[in-house]
Amino acid sequence: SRTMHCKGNSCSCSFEDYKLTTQWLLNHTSHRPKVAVICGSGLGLLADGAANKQTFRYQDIPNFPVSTVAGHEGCLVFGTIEGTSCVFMQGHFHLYEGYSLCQVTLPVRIFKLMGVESLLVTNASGGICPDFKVGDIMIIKDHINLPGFAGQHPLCGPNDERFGIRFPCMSDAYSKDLRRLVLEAGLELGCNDFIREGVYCMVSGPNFETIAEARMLRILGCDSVGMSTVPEVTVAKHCGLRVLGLSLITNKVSLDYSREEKVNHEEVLQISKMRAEVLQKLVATMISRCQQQSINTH
Ligand SMILES: O=P(O)(O)O[C@@H]1C[C@H](O)[C@@H](CO)O1
Ligand code: HPA
Repeated sequence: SRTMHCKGNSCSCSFEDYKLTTQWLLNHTSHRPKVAVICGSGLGLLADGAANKQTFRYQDIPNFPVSTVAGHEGCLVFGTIEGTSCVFMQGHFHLYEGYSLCQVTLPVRIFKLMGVESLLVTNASGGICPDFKVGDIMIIKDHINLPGFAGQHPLCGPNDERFGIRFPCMSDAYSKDLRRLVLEAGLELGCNDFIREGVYCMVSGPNFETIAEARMLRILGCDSVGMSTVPEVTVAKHCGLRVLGLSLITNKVSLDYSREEKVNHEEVLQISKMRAEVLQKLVATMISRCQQQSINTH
């Protein structure tokens, strides 16, 4: 049943909606994930290395939206990586698909209710920082919630204290410890020369930026721009999950009217494919380490 009620920009999926979906999943799988991984455009194969996989199609899960974008398989995959129980979203949801932000972020709250402690988000984005190269992996250090400034915010509407407080702090949305662990893992895996850190900005899309918009984002302090992630991270932080964000730079955003290259989604998917294997290794390493760290600190 699709029982969510969204009026204007006020999201109000009821607690019962979240509980119903959570209970359905708990009844259909014996996995009890501690880490959730959201796979961005073209990155669904991050789930491939998991053992004892169990896959559900989004369309079969009550209340779940379905994926409508190429490069997003629309499957929820449970499995284990080096003994850590995980859940992977192969494909996530976007404002530009016509979903409300409570639909976009619904899986995060379900993961929380299932017992997940850490969220690892990946996405594809365009590089704005002139030093970035196509194929770089940017650790998200911070974000700019541009739709949020205009009231398109997943926490608009009545606050449900069972998830978190009315006015959450966002100054430490991306775990410092997890960011440090990625840098260490990158060194060990020999991929630190294309790991960067930076500020991700969300726009609603679906068009790629105009040159004037890209220049504005640069002035605002954005290092990369994409069309996802910020709502999920905001909701994750609100309900107390630890968050790590990795953004694959799939193209360079034009800041110059004389530049002839034109970005397109096929190129985004092609670069994701090219880097999927190394990202998979990095994500697998991070899954076991972030769980290890969580055990050590609690
Ligand atoms: O990983 P996401 O879904 O954020 O990927 C970006 C944004 C659009 O969905 C798409 C544009 O090519 O890639
Ligand atoms: N802009 C916005 N979103 C994106 C881009 C981009 O250049 N590349 C991948 N996702």
